[in-house]
Amino acid sequence: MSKLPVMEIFGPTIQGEGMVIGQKTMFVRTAGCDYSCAWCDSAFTWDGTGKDSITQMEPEQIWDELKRLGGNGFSFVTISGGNPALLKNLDGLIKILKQNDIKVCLETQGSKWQDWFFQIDELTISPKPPSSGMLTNFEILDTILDNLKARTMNQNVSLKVVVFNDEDYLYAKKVHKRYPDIPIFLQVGNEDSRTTDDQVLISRLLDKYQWLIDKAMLDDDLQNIKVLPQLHTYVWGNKRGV
Ligand SMILES: C[S@@+](CC[C@H](N)C(=O)[O-])C[C@H]1O[C@@H](n2cnc3c(N)ncnc32)[C@H](O)[C@@H]1O
Ligand SMILES: Nc1nc2[nH]cc(C(=O)O)c2c(=O)[nH]1
Ligand code: SF4
Ligand SMILES: [Mg+2]
Repeated sequence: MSKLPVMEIFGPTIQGEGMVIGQKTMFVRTAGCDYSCAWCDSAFTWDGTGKDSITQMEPEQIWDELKRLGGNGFSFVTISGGNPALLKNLDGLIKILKQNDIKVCLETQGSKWQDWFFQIDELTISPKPPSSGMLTNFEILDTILDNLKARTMNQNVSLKVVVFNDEDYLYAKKVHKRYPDIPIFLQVGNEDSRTTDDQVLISRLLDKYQWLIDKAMLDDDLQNIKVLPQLHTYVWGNKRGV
C-alpha cells in the first residue's frame, strides 16, 4: 500500500508557469503543505477548505485517471500541490509515468529534499519571498541545489520567485546571487487569487507584469533573467482545474 493524498487531477492544459510555460500537460495536485503562504492560490490544498476533495490513491489509480482524462493526447505530467516533496512515496507514481514515456515536471518550494527529485525531468524550485510570510531556510535550499549538482544532463532545474513588491524583488535578486548558475524566473504575483471578475483581474495582472518587466530590464544585476506572467490566469482567471 503506497497511497498518495490527491487533491485534484486535471488536464490536458498548458503549463502556465516557469521554464516549460506553454507545454501541454496533465496535472496531479497533491494535498498538504508545510508552508502557509499569505497569498497561496492553492490554499485549498492545506487550509482545510478542500478536505472533502482529498482522495487517497494508489499510483495505478492516478495513472488510470490521467488516461481517462487525457487519453493518448499527452506525454507530460506536472505534479504540484501543496508540497509534493512532503511525500516520500511519490516515486511509485513517477515510476509508472516513466514506464509510459511520460516526462515529469515537479513544482515545489525547496523546503524538503526527496531522493526521487533525481527522476524529475523538469524540476522547479520556488523559494518564497517576504510577502508570503514564510522564512526561507537557506541551509536546506543550499543542500537541495547542491545535491542536484549530481544530476544527469537530461534533468532541468530552475528557480522561480513570485514577486509582489520591491522587497520580494530584492529577495529574488538575493536568490539569484546565491545560485548564479541556476536559471531563474521572476513570476508576477496574483494579489487577488479569489476574484471572479476576470476583466479587473487581467488588467491588474498586466499592469503588474509591466511593472516587473520595467524593473528587471533596467537592472544591471539581473543580466540573465526571465520574467513571466502566470499565463493560465490571463486565459482562465482564477478558475480551478485549468
Ligand atoms: C501553488 S504552488 C504549489 C507548489 C509548491 N508548494 C510551491 O509553492 O512551489 C505552485 C506555484 O504557484 C505559485 N503561486 C502560488 N500562489 C500564487 C499567487 N497568488 N501568485 C503567483 N504565483 C503564485 C507558487 O509560488 C508556486 O511557484
Ligand atoms: N495551467 C496551470 N499551470 C500551472 N503551473 C503551475 C501550477 C500550479 O498550481 O502549480 C499551475 C496550474 O494550476 N495551472
Ligand atoms: S508553498 Fe506553495 S502550496 Fe504551500 S502555501 Fe506556499 S504557494 Fe501554497
Ligand atoms: Mg496554480
